[in-house]
Amino acid sequence: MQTALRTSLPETELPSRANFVPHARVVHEERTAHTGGRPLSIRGLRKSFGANEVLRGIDLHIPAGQFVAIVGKSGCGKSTLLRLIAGLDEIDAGSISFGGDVQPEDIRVMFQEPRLLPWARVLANVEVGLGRDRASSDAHARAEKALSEVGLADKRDQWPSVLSGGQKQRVALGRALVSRPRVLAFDEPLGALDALTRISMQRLLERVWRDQGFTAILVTHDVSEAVALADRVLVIEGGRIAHDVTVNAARPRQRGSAELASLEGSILSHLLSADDRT
Ligand SMILES: Nc1ncnc2c1ncn2[C@@H]1O[C@H](COP(=O)(O)OP(=O)(O)OP(=O)(O)O)[C@@H](O)[C@H]1O
Repeated sequence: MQTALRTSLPETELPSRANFVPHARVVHEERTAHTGGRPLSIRGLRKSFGANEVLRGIDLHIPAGQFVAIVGKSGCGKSTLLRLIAGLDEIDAGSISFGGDVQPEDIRVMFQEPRLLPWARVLANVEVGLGRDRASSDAHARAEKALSEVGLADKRDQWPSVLSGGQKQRVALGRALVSRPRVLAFDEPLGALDALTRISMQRLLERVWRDQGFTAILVTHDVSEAVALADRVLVIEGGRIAHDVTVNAARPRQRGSAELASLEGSILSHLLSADDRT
């Protein structure tokens, strides 16, 4: 059921987790002040698909506003974890709790494909991210602001078909940002972009995250991207968090610095040694 809903709904129009996954064990803690990101606590999270036990007990606390990257070999369960956090799939056991009520606009997901509506102009595509607030009198102004934040104010009246791949992803980012989410989950958002566009998008992601303070969770295959962007890199192996690596490098990050290269090397060696064991 979730798969069908995922493809039929624009990803930014996510219903609240509690409504979307009726049986998910979501803990609603006391509502906190509406500032910046939300903290996230995961306890004993398990998820299987038939006999395939993908997540076997994830325990994790992410403080509000932290930027976390999730890496691991293909099929280890990175996207599954992200989908559970976003309420797009049902938990088998354990709990995921946010620091307050989870409103539909609080959690957004950005995927590798921009998933723009081809029949709607750029500004209208961004307005989709406002969900039920699309009808509000300031919807245009909010969408225009989000478009400016991603550097595409001049494309507001264009059709998606005339945009480059990088520009489409910027529109998708604007659509994700327009509701001022507290948690923004990225599933390989830059995976289809060329190397230069990818670096410029990484800088944009870092800038909007620093400006807005949301909690960021990035699934990526690219370990250099993980250490360039994240405060913390989690390595998933055997259905659990096998390594939890803090990245203390100053921001904005100097890509290619010895510090990041050394961290990248050590995370890659974890991943490769995991590969040797399988
Ligand atoms: N809806 C589903 N039904 C059945 N199996 C699934 C489903 N979604 C994921 N899986 C399986 O769960 C495992 C983890 O998949 P997931 O997509 O989370 O891995 P991943 O680490 O994100 O992989 P990749 O890096 O290749 O994108 C895989 O074995 C996959 O086949």
